[in-house]
Amino acid sequence: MIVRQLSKAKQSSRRIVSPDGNWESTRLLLKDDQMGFSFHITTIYKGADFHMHYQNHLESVYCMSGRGEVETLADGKKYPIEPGTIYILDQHDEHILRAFEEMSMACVFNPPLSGKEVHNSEGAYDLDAEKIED
Ligand SMILES: CC(=O)NCC[C@H](N)C(=O)O
Repeated sequence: MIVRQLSKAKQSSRRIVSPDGNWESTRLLLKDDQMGFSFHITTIYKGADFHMHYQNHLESVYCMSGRGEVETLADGKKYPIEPGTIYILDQHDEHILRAFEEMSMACVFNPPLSGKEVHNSEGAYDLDAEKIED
């Protein structure tokens, strides 16, 4: 069994701060753990308004606190996000995420992230990203 603490992980290389200033993510479970998915606790900073398109991954995002919205670009639909909302990008959906307040999210990725991924120019994560050194 593997046991980790968020407070401890936040003080390690598991915490990634996005260079675009929109979010930070502490990656509690990664590819090397061989579970077939990765699990992250992500903070989306207040006022963030940014594009993502996970062409290489499926992602589920559960809101634990804060408020915002997600817009799917294919149809222009906007979905409110509040505590208890989960959005599931089952179609590799191109989307925009907006945080009206700071939001705390639990995120699951399949395939799992290696550790150091940040968004490329298309809003995706590359499949050959560097792994973290614990
Ligand atoms: C909700 C979302 O996709 N935020 C970007 C960060 C991502 N959750 C991650 O942990 O890499």
